[in-house]
Amino acid sequence: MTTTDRLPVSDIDPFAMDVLEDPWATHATLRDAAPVVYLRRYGVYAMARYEQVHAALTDWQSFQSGAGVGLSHFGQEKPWRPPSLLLEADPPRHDAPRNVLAGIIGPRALRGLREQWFAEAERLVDEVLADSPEFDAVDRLAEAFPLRVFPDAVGLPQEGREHLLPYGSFAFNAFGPRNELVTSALAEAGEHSAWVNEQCSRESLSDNGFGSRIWGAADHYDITHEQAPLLVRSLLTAGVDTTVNGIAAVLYALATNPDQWQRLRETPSLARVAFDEAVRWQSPVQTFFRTATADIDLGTVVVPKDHKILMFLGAANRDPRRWTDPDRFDLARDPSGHVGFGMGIHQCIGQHVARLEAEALLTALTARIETIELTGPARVRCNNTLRSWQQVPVRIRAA
Ligand code: HEM
Ligand SMILES: CCOc1cccc(C(=O)O)c1
Repeated sequence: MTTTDRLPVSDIDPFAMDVLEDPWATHATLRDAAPVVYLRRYGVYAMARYEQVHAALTDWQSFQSGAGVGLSHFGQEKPWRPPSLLLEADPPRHDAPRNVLAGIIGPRALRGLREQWFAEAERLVDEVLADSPEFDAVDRLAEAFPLRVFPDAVGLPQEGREHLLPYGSFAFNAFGPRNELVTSALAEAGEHSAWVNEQCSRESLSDNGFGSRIWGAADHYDITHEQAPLLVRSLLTAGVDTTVNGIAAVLYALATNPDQWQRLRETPSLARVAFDEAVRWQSPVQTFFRTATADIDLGTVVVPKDHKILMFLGAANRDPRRWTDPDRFDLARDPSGHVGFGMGIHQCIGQHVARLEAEALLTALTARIETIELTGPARVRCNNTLRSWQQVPVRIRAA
C-alpha cells in the first residue's frame, strides 16, 4: 500500500481467483487501509467499510447506476446486452419499471404463493430424505428448490430452463473485468442469452405469472410494451443464481454452526433471521460498481467525474466498525441494516421472493431433520460478483 498525496493506492486484484475463492482477508486489508482506496490495476476507487458503502448506495445522484454497475463504463464501451431498466438506470427512467415490479414481486403480491412454496419445499425435503443421508446440499437443495418454484412463478415453459443458471452466472461474471471467468464462458453465452431473450416475449409466458403481469402493466400504460421484455429479463437474470447462492450460504452456515442449527430447530420462526444473517455473513452478491456523476469530494479523497467506484458489500457486512464479532454467524444478532441486498432506491426488489424461498425450505428442513453437518470441504465456484457455492457436502439425520 502506498499513498500518493494521501490517497492510499493498492495493487490488490479483487477479481483474482484466490481472492474470489477466499475474500475475507483482502476485505480486512482494504477496510483497514482507508475509507477509500485507489485500485491501481483497474483505475477504480474501492470502498470496503460499511459507512462509505452505505453512503454511496444511498446517494444515487453522485454515485450513478446509469453508466453500468460493473467495471465497464457504458458511456465508453458498448454494453454486452441492452442495459437493465432497473439495475442500470437512474431516476426518472428507473422509477416506473421499479414501481411496476414492486407491485408484482413485492411482499403483498407473494402472499398467494406462500402455501404452494411451503408444500413444494416439504415435497423436496421428503424426496431428499428418502435417498442417502449424505448428499450435496447445493445440488439437492440450493439449486433444486429455486428451480422448482421460481420459473413456474414467472410463467416460463418447461423446455430450456437449464439455460437459467449459466446465463445468470455469465451476467454476474460480466460485471467484472474480462478475465478467464468471462472469456471461458463467452462461447456458450450467446445460446443462453438467446433462450432468455425469447422467454421475455409475451407469447412465451403463461397466464397469471410474474411475466404476464409485467406485460399486463404495459397494457395499462404503466410501462411501455418495449420495456416489458426487459423487465422480464431482469427477473430471469437476477432471480435464480442469487437465491441459489443465498440458500447455499444459509445451509453452509447451519451445517458449520451446529449450535445455530439447534437454535433454529428450537425456534423455527427464526428462519427469516437465519437467512438474512447468512446473506450478511456470506454476501452472495459481493460487489457492485457505481460511476461518479461529478468530482465527488469524500474528505480524504476526490473521486473524479466518470470514474468507477467499487463497493465491497461483503466487506461492509463484516465491518467491525458496524458489527459485533462480524465473522460469526449468530442467530442472536439483528442483521437488519446489512447491505447484502443493497440499500436505497436500487435495494433488491426480489428480496421478498428470496426470503420466501428460504423460509419455505428452512421450515421444511427444521421440521424433518435432527442434525445437518458438513462431511467434507465445501467448494466455492469463483465468480466476479457472486459468492457462489459449487458443492456443500452434508450428512443429515432425520428427526
Ligand atoms: C439472496 C438473493 C439475492 C441477493 C443477495 C440480491 C442482491 C441484490 C443487490 C445487492 C441489489 C442491489 C444492486 C445495486 O444496488 O446496484 C439487487 C438489486 C436487484 N435485485 Fe436482487 N438479490 C437477490 C435476489 C433477487 C431475486 C430473487 C430477484 C428477482 C426475483 C432479484 C432482482 C433484483 C433486481 C431487478 C434488482 C435491481 C433493483 C433496482 O435497481 O431497482 N434479486 N439485488
Ligand atoms: C442481483 C442484482 O440485480 C440484478 C442483477 C443482474 C441483472 C439485473 C437486471 O435488472 O437485469 C439485476
